[in-house]
Amino acid sequence: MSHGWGYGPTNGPDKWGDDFPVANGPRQSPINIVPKEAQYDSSLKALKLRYDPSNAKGILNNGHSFQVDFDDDTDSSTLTGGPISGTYRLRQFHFHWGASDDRGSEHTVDGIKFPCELHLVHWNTKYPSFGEAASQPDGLAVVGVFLKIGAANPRIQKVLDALDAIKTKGKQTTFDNFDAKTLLPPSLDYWTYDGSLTTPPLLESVTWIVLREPISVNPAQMAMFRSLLFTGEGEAPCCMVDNYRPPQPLKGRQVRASFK
Ligand SMILES: NS(=O)(=O)c1ccc(C(=O)NCc2cccc(O)c2)cc1
Ligand SMILES: [Zn+2]
Repeated sequence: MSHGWGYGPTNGPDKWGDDFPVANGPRQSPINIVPKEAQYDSSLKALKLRYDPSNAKGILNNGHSFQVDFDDDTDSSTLTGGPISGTYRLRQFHFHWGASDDRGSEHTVDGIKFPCELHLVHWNTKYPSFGEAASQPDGLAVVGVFLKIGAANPRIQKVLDALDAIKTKGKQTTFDNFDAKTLLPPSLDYWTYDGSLTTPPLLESVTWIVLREPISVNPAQMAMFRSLLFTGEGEAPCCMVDNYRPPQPLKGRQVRASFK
């Protein structure tokens, strides 16, 4: 692919393998989760998420999604417990969504697509940096949360209100004092499996932790996601929608459940 990867007909998920052969590797993400085939594992610990709102730094349109970045120079916003050992630091969270409410999530459940999926990205502090960790099999842990259409979600509104300032690729603005924990549903029941980044470079370094319980957004809030552009200022505008990779082959992997 001479041009950069994306989600269009000429640079989308089906073409990523041209530049990133790991796209056809043994532990690619996302996957379709089949709850009846997930094995309950009583040895799985409860997730422990300790986030410091003051670590929120900024919000960026990176041309594929938008992300809220956190200061990850210290252990003040961490993920521990769950299926992982050690301490993983929160680096950023971002979303994937569809052009309409019938699609948008990356993971699916019994083949069901949700309109949107939140990813909270953490890296293992046994490695010196995110970049280093991203190339290790136990380097990253991403918590995935499904969004469904329902009541308006007041917790996400502060994030959505910032999107006007980052409409085009490369735009960023400050974003401070935000507690990412407020985005989580009441239950932290989860499925977990070994996978990868769902965008290039598709590195197979992610322990996926997908929460069973979705959070809600209303249609007006979903429309705000769809107001962003993949394209930069001055370019022919292309709406940032359908920025999701479809489910990938399980290739014999086991999906474990933290709940019965
Ligand atoms: N959708 S995802 O959560 O799997 C995801 C999370 C993070 C990233 C990411 O950070 N990409 C940039 C990157 C990747 C590896 C090494 C780097 O230095 C930067 C990509 C996808
Ligand atoms: Zn993601």
